[in-house]
Amino acid sequence: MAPTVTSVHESEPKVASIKTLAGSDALTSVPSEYAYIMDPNDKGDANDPEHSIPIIDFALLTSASPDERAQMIQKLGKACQEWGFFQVINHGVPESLMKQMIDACQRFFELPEVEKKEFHTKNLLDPIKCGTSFNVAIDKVRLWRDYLKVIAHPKFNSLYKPAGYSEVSLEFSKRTRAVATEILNGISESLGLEADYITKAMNWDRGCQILAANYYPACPQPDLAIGIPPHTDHGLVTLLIQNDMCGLEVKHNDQWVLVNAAPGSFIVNYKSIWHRATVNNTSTRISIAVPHGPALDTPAVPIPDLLEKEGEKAKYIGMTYEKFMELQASPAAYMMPCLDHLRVKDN
Ligand SMILES: O=C(O)CCC(=O)C(=O)O
Ligand SMILES: [Fe+2]
Repeated sequence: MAPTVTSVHESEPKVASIKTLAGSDALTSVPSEYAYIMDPNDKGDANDPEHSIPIIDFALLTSASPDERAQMIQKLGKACQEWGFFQVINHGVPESLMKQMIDACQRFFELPEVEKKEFHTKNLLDPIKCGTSFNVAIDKVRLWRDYLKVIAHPKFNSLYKPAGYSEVSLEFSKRTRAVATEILNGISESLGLEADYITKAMNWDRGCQILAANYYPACPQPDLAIGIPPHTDHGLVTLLIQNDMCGLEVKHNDQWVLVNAAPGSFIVNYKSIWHRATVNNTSTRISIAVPHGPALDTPAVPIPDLLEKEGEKAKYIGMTYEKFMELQASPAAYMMPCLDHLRVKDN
């Protein structure tokens, strides 16, 4: 999930939401404080088959047939190593539930600004927060994006408005977490570990799950603005859904690739992979990123058994998930992969 920089460097936005700004009839160009120049040659071709993220079939990953399961685990391991991003199909979460979740978030974003104000909090781990996100800490660019973040696990938090959000988000968060659990089990096995190795080590039963919705209204000059600039997520695994608009781009082999996922699939981000959200001039894009992390007090460290097996020294220091999230949200980590801060210097 993209960081929401919350520090003394942040100044009050001039508008309550990008939705309000984008909805103004007078807006025909991107205001200078939102200007983010993207190199038009630095864009991936969504139709290039070489550049589509791998597909993981969840039904095979959880198949009763050991052969089918083994094959999909191998494919999952390869997808994690080569891409760090993949799409998951046949996961059993009803497409209607995903759509209801997106609709509920859309209805939240469309509430009158005064009704959203009570959720304009500043602290990183506040259970519910919304706002319009920008970072003036480094390059003074404001983002073409409003957000809503709700912590759904270990304690389920919810909104009392709009009507229906609470029920839908409870069901969606449970079902999504169940898929995330199986993906982590598969990743553990792909590394030659017991299926529950990662979840046990990360205290998954107390693990942190955040429902992070992003709202990107149509932008008059999409090449001159950015929804979310390049960043890496902080969780163990992030599952993302979107409405019928694309916009997520992933850096692969030094090239940006536009993710063109099958309708109803989850887009999954496992490793600390550079990605960004672009905007369009056609219609509002909504995405819901659901990062699943360890329990907040649990240090994430390089897996000792794997280091021993490979005869390697640890390349990263350990850090609790809470500290890692704080680091990721600090100006120091802006526009750089957060894991770089944890790299052991002499390795
Ligand atoms: O909207 C998207 O596709 C990307 C969202 C994202 O990267 C995030 O919330 O961390
Ligand atoms: Fe992200």
